[in-house]
Formats: sequence, C-alpha cells, structure tokens
Amino acid sequence: MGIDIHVAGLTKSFGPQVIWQDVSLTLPAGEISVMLGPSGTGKTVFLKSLLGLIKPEQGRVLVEGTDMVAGSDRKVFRARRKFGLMFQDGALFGSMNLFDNIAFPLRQHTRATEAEIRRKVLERMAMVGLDGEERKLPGQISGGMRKRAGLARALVLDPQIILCDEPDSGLDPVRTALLSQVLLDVNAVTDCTMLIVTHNIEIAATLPDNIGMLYRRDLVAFGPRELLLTSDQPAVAQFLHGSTIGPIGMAEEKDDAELARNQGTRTFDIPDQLRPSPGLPDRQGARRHHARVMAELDRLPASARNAITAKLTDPPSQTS
Ligand SMILES: Nc1ncnc2c1ncn2[C@@H]1O[C@H](COP(=O)(O)OP(=O)(O)OP(=O)(O)O)[C@@H](O)[C@H]1O
Repeated sequence: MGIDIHVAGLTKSFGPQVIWQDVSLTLPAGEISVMLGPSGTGKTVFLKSLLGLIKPEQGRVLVEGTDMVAGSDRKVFRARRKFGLMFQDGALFGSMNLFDNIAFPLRQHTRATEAEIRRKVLERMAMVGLDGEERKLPGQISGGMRKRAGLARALVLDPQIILCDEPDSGLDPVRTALLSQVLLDVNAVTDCTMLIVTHNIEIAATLPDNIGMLYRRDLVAFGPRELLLTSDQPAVAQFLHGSTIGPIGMAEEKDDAELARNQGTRTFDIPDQLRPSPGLPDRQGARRHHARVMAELDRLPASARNAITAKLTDPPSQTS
C-alpha cells in the first residue's frame, strides 16, 4: 500500500528568485494527485524536493518519519527507495532492449536471481501493456511505449509512491488518454500513492482524486479534484479554460481583482473520473478518498460540495 507524504511550510529560492513559499499539503496514501501550474512555477523543483534531491530553505517533507529536507543523507537515501520515478522521456538506455532497461534497477539494487528478475519484469511489462515487446530497443518503439516502459521500470522495485513528471509530454490526445488509463490501472493494482505533474487539463479532469496548482510562488489550491475544477480563482479558471484572458502571462503587477472582474464567470464541466479497466480490482485509494472527502464536505465551498455530491453519492466501484 502507498504511504502519505506530508509537506509543511516548504519554501525554495534560487538566489534572489523565490520559486514557491510556505507550501503545505498532504498527498494521501494510495490516492492519485495532480499538480498543475503554468510553465516555470516550480513543479519539477517541487518533485525533486519531495525526493530530497533539492533542499528547500524552510519546511519539511515527511515520508514515514524521515524528513527529506533536513534528514541525514543515509535516511533520505533509504526513504528515496520508497519512490518510483517516471521521467518525461522514459529516460531509457538507448543501447539496451526494454527487458534489460526495466530489469536494470533490480540488477543494480537487489540480489534477485535471473528467474525472479524475469518474472518481475514480464509482470510489470504486462501491467503497462508492453507484453511481447521485451526485445525492442527504445529507438524502435513509439513515444507512448517509451513512457510506458519508463513506468514499468519505475514499478519494478515495488515503490509505495510514484512521481510522474509530465507523462503526457509529446503524446497525442489518444495516447495521453491511454496513458491515463494505464496510470489509473497501476494504482488500482498496487495502491501506491501517485503525484503527477502536468499541464494537461484532460488528465487533471479525469485521472486524479486530488488536484493542486502552483502559481506565482504559492500553492493556490490543493484538495479534491472538484475543489479546483469548480474554482473561480482567476488564475485557476484561466488555466482550466486555456484562456488568454486572465492573470497568467500578464505582468506581475496587474491587479488580480480587476482581472477577475474583466474575466466573468465560466463553468467547467467535470467529467466522470476514470475507473479501473475490466477485471482489475476497485481502487482502495478511491474508497479512502471518498470516505475522507465525505467527512470533510462541510468545510468545502458550495460549488465543490455540489459537484462532489452529484458525482460521489456512493463509494466508487467498477460495477456501479
Ligand atoms: N538548479 C537550479 N538552479 C537555479 N534555478 C533553477 C534550478 N532548477 C530550477 N530552477 C528555476 O526554477 C524555476 C522553476 O523551474 P521548474 O522546472 O520547476 O518549473 P516547472 O513548473 O516544472 O516548469 P515546466 O512546466 O515548464 O516544466 C525556473 O525558473 C528554473 O529556471
């Protein structure tokens, strides 16, 4: 099962440039979360901070008791093993076939026998829809397949948390939709905690349980997907609609209130969340999410509350 990640008061600067400040959130165990944000708002820096690869000046990232910011190198290194990473381009070795690429972490970090490695690699390849492709080189397959191979490699050490940095980059809408389904299916089977950084509204609207958005050095929102998808904050609404009208892309000194007045109110139709493919188990993370959100419903704005009650009256189930 996945584990919680608790982020509290995180602030990161590079020299005089503040990337984000006082970021606090919890990535709940086994749930899928998406982090949105315009280019350059520090989404990748945030992922690297969760891993302890970048050290914020203030705040904590707690992973089962280890602080990835201030913990000792030994503890951070050990905690990092709980993570699986899916990079934008799959980050595969071009000279190795897919089997050897995916087997690589097992050969590097475990004493598994070749028979065990073979079983695990083939199982993970099947999980991401790459059965029978073991002998292909990364250069012989499509971008979507490379990403799935990168996901299989991220899964091979049984991580409890999976971080994906822009998994949709370079993919057409159909392959992006297929990849979303694969990510959800992986979550259904493994119950791992997932954080996906993306600009893609289709992914954000259909895949996660929770969505956050980084904008102008702040985490402007983080919560159930309905919270962000019904938000009337100018930057969030502009981002969701891909509009040129709004604060994003404008001079920093523009007044948010004035921009909001000019923008008017537009609603975003919230599609149904994806469900696991037939034959796979129900998502445990979705069940926990449902219970948690229903318990916290009164604290959400009316727009989010209405969207949740309209869609989530029963615990999610494949057959309902
Ligand atoms: N090691 C570093 N040293 C100095 N500045 C950095 C470093 N890493 C990132 N930055 C700066 O931090 C800012 C945020 O970068 P980051 O790549 O996290 O943005 P992002 O939101 O992921 O962008 P995109 O959506 O375009 O990928 C950028 O201005 C970048 O130049």
